[in-house]
This record gives sequence, C-alpha cells and structure tokens, in this order.
Amino acid sequence: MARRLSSRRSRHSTGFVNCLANYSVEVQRVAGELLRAMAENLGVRDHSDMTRLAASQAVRMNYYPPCPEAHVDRVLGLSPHSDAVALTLLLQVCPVPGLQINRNAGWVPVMPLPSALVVNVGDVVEVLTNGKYKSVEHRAVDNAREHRMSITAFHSAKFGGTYGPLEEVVGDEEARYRTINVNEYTKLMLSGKLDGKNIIDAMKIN
Ligand SMILES: O=C(O)CCC(=O)C(=O)O
Ligand SMILES: [Fe+2]
Repeated sequence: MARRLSSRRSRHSTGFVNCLANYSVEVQRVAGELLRAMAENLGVRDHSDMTRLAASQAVRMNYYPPCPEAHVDRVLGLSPHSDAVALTLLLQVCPVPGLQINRNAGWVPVMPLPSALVVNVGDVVEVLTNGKYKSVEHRAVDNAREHRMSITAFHSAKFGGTYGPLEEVVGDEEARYRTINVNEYTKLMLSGKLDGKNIIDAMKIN
C-alpha cells in the first residue's frame, strides 16, 4: 500500500515537474521573442543586445489565501513594486482579479483572461532602453472570500555582462541610467525590499 501510494505520488510529481519544465521553456522562448521585437522597434541592429535579457529565468508561484481583512489600506497581497528583472511573464491562474498597475497615480485592475499572459516590463529593460520602455509599478490585492494564484516567470541576463543604456538607443541624448555589472545589480536587487520603483531610482543618474 505504502509503495503504491509513493509511486502514485512520484507519478504525480513527475507530471507536475514536466509540466512546469515545459511551461518555463515555452515562456522563456516568448520572452526572447518579445525582446527581439523590442530590439527591432528601437532600431538595435544586434538583437542579442536585447535577447540576452531572457538568458536566465526564475519562476515563482504566488498564493494569496482568502483574507477577510482584505482592504487596500490595511492588507495587501504584494506591496507596490516594479520587477527589478528585465521582463516578467505572468499567468493569472484563477479568474479572481488581484493584480493592479499604477497608471496616472491611480491603481488600475488587470482582469484575468483565460490563457493570457501579462507582460511586465522590468527595470532592466527601462535601463537598457534609456527609459524608452518604462517598467510598470504594480501590486496585488487580496480577496475577502476567494483565494488567488499567479505564476511569475522573471527573465534576466546571465552573470558576467553589464546592464546600461544601449549606445544605439541613447544616440545623441544623454544616458539617464548608470551602467553596472550584472552581479552588482543582482546584489542591489536582492538587498532591497519591494518598495515602488526603488531600484530604478538607484540606477538613475541625478
Ligand atoms: O500576483 C500577481 O498578480 C503579481 C505578482 C507579482 O507582481 C510578482 O510576483 O512580482
Ligand atoms: Fe511583480
């Protein structure tokens, strides 16, 4: 009996692991394609200047239990922040709304659409494009009666290179952000807390 249970459990977890592995590969491919399209849109000749921003990936599952105290002034699922990575692809797993973006100083809900991915421009894309693409500040609110789940796939460059405004994009303008090595940037990212656009503020020149 115990053996049957454990083999069933391992069959289940194999299914889960395979499913997650396939999902992460496909989503990483989509992130690369989106970055390629951005490069083209910005006139960046070597697309790899942008596509390298999807070379590494981290996947996180967010679970928000029902919260009777849910009220934006008292309890939040996730505090306002921009993603400090390059590009986030987010799947809202449940039909329960919760994600909101900051637009014109107000919070706008992003309603879940079945099978649709939400794409969040992250701080690293803002830096490389010298602010032509801006990272989006967002937050998650809890629901009083229903639980909610989201899966976020964060994309960044591999360690070893640098993050800084691309010369081709800056052109005759001034670079508005510092250039920093990826390892240093990652330390900065991991040492900070979720607090609005604090990382991009630290990257701004002046
Ligand atoms: O749950 C959500 O919709 C937002 C998740 C999020 O912003 C994050 O994981 O960084
Ligand atoms: Fe986020």
